[in-house]
Amino acid sequence: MTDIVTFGETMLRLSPPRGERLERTSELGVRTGGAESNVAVAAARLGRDATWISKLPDSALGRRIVSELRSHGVRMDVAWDGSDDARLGTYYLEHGGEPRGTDVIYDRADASVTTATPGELPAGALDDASVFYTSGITPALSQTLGETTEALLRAAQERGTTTAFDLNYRGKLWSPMEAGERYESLFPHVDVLVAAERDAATCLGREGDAVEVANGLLRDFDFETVVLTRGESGSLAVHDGEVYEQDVYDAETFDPIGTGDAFVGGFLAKRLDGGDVSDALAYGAATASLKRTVDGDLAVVTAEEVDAVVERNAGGISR
Ligand SMILES: O=C(O)C(=O)C[C@H](O)[C@H](O)COP(=O)(O)O
Repeated sequence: MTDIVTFGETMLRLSPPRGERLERTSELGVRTGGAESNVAVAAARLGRDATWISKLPDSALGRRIVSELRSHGVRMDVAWDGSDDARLGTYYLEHGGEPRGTDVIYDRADASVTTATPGELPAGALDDASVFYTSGITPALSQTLGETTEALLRAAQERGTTTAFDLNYRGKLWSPMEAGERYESLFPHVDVLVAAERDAATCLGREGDAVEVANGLLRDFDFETVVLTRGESGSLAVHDGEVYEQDVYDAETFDPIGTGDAFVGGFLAKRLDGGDVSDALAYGAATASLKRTVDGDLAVVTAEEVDAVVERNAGGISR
C-alpha cells in the first residue's frame, strides 16, 4: 500500500552564494526542486510511504534527481528519456533581501517531462495509493502534460484514491485566464483543493472574505476539503460543514522557497496518519515554518521537530 503518489516535474535549482548576483557569480550551488517531489519528500520524511512519478533524461542529471529524492526515502516510478535531446529543466534562483527580493529564472522549456504520456509513465503505484497529488504547475508545462495530468487524476479517482491539487499559480508559465480555465477543467477530478488566497483571486476571480471564498469553491466544485493558504495570515480549511483556522508559526527565514509545498506535505502526511483537518493544518503550518529555516526547496525536517513546534505553540514548553 502506498500512502501518497505525486506526479510532476523536478528541476535542478542553481543559485549563486548569498549576496552575489547571477550576472556576476562564478559559483552556483546545485539543489533539487519541484512542487510535487517537494511534497513527496516532506511526506516521506514525516513517515509516509511516498512515490514520485515523472519522466527524466537518461543521463547523469536525471540520475542526480533520483539519488537525491531516494536519499529522503521517496520511491520513484520514472520513465527514462533516452533521446539525444533529452533535457532536465533547471531554474536559477537569486536570493535577495529587501528591497531586491528573490528572483527566479526558468530554463525548463522542452524538458523530458513535457512529453510524458499516461501510457509511458510507470504509474502502477497508483493502483493502491491512498492519495494522489499534483499541482497546477504540471499542466502549465505543455499541452501533453495538461492531458496527462487530467488522465492521472481521473485514473486515481476511478480507483477510489483521494486526489489532492494545489493551484500553485506561476505567472512566468501562463496567464491567469489560461490557468483558471485549465484548473476548472480539472476540478471535477479533485477531492482536496489547496489554494493560495492570492491564486484564487488572480486565476479564479474569488475575492473577499476567506471563509466565503473557501466555502464558495467547496460548494461550486463539490470538493471534499478546501484549504486556503493566506501567507502571514495563516491558513484555513473547510470540510464537512466546519471551518478550521490556523496561524503561522514564527520562523527565522533562511530560504522561503518550498514553504507552500512543505505545508501541503505536512497537511497530507497528517491526514494520512489519521489526523483530523485541524491537526493536519497545524502539522502543515509547523512543517512549513521549519522549512523556512533550511536552505533549498526540500523540507529536511523530522516528525519529532514538527511535533515539537506544534506542542510548544499549544502552550507546552520544551525542556
Ligand atoms: O516548478 C516550479 O515552478 C516551482 O516553483 C518549483 C518550486 O521550487 C516549488 O514549487 C516551491 O514553491 P513554494 O512551496 O510555493 O515556495
